Amino acid sequence: MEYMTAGESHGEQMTGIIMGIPAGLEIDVDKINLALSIRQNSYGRGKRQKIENDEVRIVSGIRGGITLGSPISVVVENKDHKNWLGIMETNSENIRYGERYASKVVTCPRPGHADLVGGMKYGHRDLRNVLERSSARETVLKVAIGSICEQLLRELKIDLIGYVTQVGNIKIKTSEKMSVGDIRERINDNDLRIIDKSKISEIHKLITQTKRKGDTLGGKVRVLVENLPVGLGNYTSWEKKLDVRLAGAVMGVNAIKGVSFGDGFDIVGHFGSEVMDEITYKPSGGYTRKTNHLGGIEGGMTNGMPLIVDAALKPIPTLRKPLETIDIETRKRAKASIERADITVVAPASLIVENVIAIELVRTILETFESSNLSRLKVEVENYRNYISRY
Ligand SMILES: Cc1cc2nc3c(=O)[nH]c(=O)nc-3n(C[C@H](O)[C@H](O)[C@H](O)COP(=O)(O)O)c2cc1C
Ligand SMILES: C=C(O[C@@H]1CC(C(=O)O)=C[C@@H](OP(=O)(O)O)[C@H]1O)C(=O)O
Repeated sequence: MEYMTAGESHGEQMTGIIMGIPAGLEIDVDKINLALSIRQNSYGRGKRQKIENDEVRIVSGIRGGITLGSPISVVVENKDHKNWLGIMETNSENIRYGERYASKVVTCPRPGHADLVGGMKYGHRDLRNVLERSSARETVLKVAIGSICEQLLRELKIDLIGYVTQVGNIKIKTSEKMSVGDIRERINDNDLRIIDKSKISEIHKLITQTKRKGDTLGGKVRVLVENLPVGLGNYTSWEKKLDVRLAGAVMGVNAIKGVSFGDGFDIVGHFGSEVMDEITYKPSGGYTRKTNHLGGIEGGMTNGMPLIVDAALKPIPTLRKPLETIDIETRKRAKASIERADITVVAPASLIVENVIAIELVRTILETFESSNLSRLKVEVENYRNYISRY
């Protein structure tokens, strides 16, 4: 299974193609649209989300709501496009300055965004040509495609959830004992996706204060996945290791600066005796572990314990109180360009990271088992689970 996305943030639409989804999967479009609305609505989002009302249109690969096994194309309209018509139709590199849309030409790169390096690499003198595609608007497609993958995972009895564990310097306690269902019950999808409601007003206050100061915030998210078959991934070749793929996919989400599994970087201060998960066996369920410090992965393969992935998100680079930069036209000191921006996106990021993990899990499952047809795939996975339980 592979996927590709295309689209500029203020262009007509975002387009995604996903290849390799088995035939016979019933797609619930309402579920995709629900995920898209969760990605949009959270405290700390900017004004763009008041313009957009993301809804997916599936334009190929399904018939009567059921997948055909052929490439699936998904489209999400950019409602904001109509407000940018002249700007998106005219490349300011041709019209140069003083003309109608010159005020929208970006020449003062924002520290932390792709502007300067993207401009240097591609030879753009209007950095809008970089920001249009480097924008996290692209994540709307990661969620649309991820949501299709989550529907496939549910058919295989695999469930997952992403939630927020830190906003700025405020940490939200996590509990290793909570199941995906427990977490889903606790988090509020239209707010911060945190499991401890007592922290909500403190975090809202922090976000509001930060906004007033013209500044931005980062944070941390966690994704928990349950009931993965043992042995997904591969130890025989580094690039086939599941943690390699997951880490790459998570790092591919805008503003993510780090990924870890299980106890993550905290593991280094411990003795091996404290953090290697001891093996036990029960005739009824087969092999299991007493603990899950390693987050469900050993040797690049799932070991049957819940998969736990943490990701760190940097603060949003565009500041209303802009940082110092250099104007690429004058090469003189200047203030970074101010675009309308989010204050923090930790909550949407928890959903986006959940979705890219769903995509990579599906990709690995479809490589592992014969996958042209969903019914056969389900039988194969079930037979494999039975074999594993008898090992
Ligand atoms: C959902 C989401 C929304 C974002 N919104 C903004 C934004 O409004 N302004 C901004 O400067 N960066 C925003 N970012 C972050 C930038 O897209 C990102 O920092 C930039 O593309 C540079 O890439 P990198 O941070 O991965 O190195 C957002 C990220 C995500 C995940
Ligand atoms: C459009 C989305 O996020 C955008 C991501 C983004 C960036 O630089 O990454 C910058 C902002 O773009 P705009 O200037 O159009 O408001 C965000 O709104 C979205 O998530 O749907």
